[in-house]
Amino acid sequence: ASLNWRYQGNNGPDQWHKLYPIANGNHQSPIDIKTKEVKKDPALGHLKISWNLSTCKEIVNVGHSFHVNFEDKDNRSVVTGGPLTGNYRLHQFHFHWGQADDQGSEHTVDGAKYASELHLVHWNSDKYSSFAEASDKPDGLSVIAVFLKVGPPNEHVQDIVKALGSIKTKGKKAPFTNFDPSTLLPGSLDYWTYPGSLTHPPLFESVTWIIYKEPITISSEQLAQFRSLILTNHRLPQPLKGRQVRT
Ligand SMILES: Cc1cc(C)cc(S(N)(=O)=O)c1
Ligand SMILES: [Zn+2]
Repeated sequence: ASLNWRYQGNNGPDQWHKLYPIANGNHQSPIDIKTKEVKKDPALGHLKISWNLSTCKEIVNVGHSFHVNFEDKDNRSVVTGGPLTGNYRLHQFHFHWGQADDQGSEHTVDGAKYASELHLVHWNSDKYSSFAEASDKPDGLSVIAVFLKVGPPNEHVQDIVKALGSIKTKGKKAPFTNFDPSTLLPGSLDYWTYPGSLTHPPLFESVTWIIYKEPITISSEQLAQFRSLILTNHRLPQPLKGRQVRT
């Protein structure tokens, strides 16, 4: 599909509102997380993640990024608990990065940018029958985000980097099976959560964001491999508009 939006140049993020007016909405993502304004919510429990590596299916070059897609026809890979009501089924994961190592994450923490950000996208399979149906509902989606800081090479990211060689052009896809996304989670499971949106068009305000506080690492060379597909694909933080970030 020829995209009518870009991350750079004429149809860049500042122009997205012309075709997608929700870009100027009240629940847009990403945001800057101001840690002093975060509210402790004792009612928030731990996230319960049960991803089954048998559901990992393929890796696809979608032009502005690459996606690792999961089979989501049953509840083999789900997350529940924390801020969520019911089961959310794992649909795909992808990363965001920048043109240099000093930027690239979408969310920021007290103004600090990480080099990259992993998004594990889930949809509410208790209430809806597909990702597409759930994608524009206020309780439709949940995205688990993990920050990546520059450091030693990440052996699990390396499995993904190796697969990029077979999807060099937009629209190409390759089998990518038996990858366990829980290998991309940090040691500490402390998280922030807030109501937000998809971070590129159609920008639906349908996402319960769950952002782990502790980053994992990625090396400069691995980031350079991401950039060999697309130079940059991160949106800058959007106004909080009175929303509360909880932990
Ligand atoms: C448009 C869009 C689709 C999907 C599945 C995920 C996102 S994000 N970057 O908010 O996780 C955006
Ligand atoms: Zn994303």
